[in-house]
Amino acid sequence: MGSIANFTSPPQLFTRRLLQQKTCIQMETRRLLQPSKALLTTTSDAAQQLSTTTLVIQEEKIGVLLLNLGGPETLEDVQPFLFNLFADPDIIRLPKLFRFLQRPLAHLISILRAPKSKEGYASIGGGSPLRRITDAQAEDLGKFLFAKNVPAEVYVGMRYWHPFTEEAIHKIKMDGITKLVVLPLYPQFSISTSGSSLRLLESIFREDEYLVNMQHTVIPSWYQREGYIKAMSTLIEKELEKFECSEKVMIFFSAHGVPLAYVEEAGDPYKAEMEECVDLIMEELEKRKITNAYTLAYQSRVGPVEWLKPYTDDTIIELGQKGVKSLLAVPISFVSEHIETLEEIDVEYKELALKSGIEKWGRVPALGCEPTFISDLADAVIESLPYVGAMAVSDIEARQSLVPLASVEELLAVYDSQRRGLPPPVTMWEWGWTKSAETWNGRAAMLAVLVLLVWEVTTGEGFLHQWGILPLSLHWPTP
Ligand SMILES: C=CC1=C(C)c2cc3[nH]c(cc4nc(cc5[nH]c(cc1n2)c(C)c5CCC(=O)O)C(CCC(=O)O)=C4C)c(C)c3C=C
Ligand SMILES: [Fe+2]
Ligand SMILES: [Fe+2]
Repeated sequence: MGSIANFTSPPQLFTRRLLQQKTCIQMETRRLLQPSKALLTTTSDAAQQLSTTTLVIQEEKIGVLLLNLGGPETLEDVQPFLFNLFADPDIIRLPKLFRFLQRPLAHLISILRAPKSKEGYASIGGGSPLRRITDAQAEDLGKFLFAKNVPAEVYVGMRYWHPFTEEAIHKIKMDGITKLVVLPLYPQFSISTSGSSLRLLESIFREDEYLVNMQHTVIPSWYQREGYIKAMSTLIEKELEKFECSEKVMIFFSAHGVPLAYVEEAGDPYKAEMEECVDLIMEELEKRKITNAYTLAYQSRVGPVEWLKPYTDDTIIELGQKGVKSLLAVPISFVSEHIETLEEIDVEYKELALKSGIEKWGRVPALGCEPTFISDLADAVIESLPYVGAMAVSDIEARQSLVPLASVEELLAVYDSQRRGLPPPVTMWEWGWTKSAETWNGRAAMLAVLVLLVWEVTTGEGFLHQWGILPLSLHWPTP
């Protein structure tokens, strides 16, 4: 059952959680009793009211919140989607003093990057299939849970596009969910994906009286689950059978990359989890007498900062040079088809492979609604239910200690603490939402954007290069 253990707190935290849970139940009882008291007229009425209330307290409504990235549904959505992505401090982290620049910078970068992204989305039919696939996964998960005698409502909360996490939370409140299992749809944990979604969720929870007292638990990653490993192995086995000499095929795991600093400075477990995941799949294949050569590389890097290596494109070229003739690409970091499987792998990497001397190319589909996979997700949810507990109770504690998500905060805090600060652009201005403060903040933001632009053009380093907006050839000789 694995990953729940990632969030198992030290004993004192665990005890505190239990205490919180107890106090939470007491509070909830008080809250539910209050309106009833007003209605009490006679003793018999009172008894009846009390027993009805008791029934209400015991009634439990389970919800599952699937967290995912989200994607633009039309080409018009691309720029605002990119804005949401770049406005996320877990994607672009500015030093504290420059945080006010996050949105103007995201605006600028999204406008400059949109044409390139639009081309990609246009080539896969004019939008991302993510919403459709995630909705279908949610529906199937609900059916499996029902079949396993755990009726639950399943919600989808996207980080950067509709249905936004906030929309899902609104529904969860409207439906009166009492127990929530939070399940990011990323098998492996990364600060930039599950971490970002959980951080957002934590901030929503912290602000809301209903949610702060709602029992919940998080399944931070689940790549090590037997069901997932078996489902992936079966997909690989099926695709291998399509090759003439299947034992000669190189199994090529291609994971989405993250900047190296996430792993080396921030302690992102993504790389370690990815490597373990690949090992587990290969062990399972070995049990099925499949002992092909395999390799893992990282795709989709943006700009010249160092990302996790080896890079997918470099590795394809190397394999071609080494005489590999058949290659089976396995997208490993995401469970839906998306722009990077449909465009980057199926078109760009395939073309590169064929140019590099590889003659036979295949690609394993994403898991999508594969029944053994969804059934295993349902098992993961059921197994997590005993861990569902109240987050916190008293106002002070509630807002300071959100136990199940706290280790995400800790993880991210390391990254925050290692970021270099920059000198402030101006020494004095007023903070706040007065008219004059807004004017000065706006001017300061513009000035700082200008400073950053000048910095970029003169040094060749910075966000516009990092995100591939300024051409690399201006400052970096192309190989
Ligand atoms: C595990 C998966 C993913 C990781 C890790 C990840 C990190 C990451 N991504 C960007 C920048 C972009 N990502 C974009 C799209 C996108 N990213 C993922 C998954 C991971 N990202 C998916 C599934 C998608 C596609 C969604 C879809 O619409 O189909 C984009 C937009 C597309 C483009 O312009 O290329 C950007 C930009 C960074 C910077 C990052 C790590 C810091
Ligand atoms: Fe991404
Ligand atoms: Fe990407």
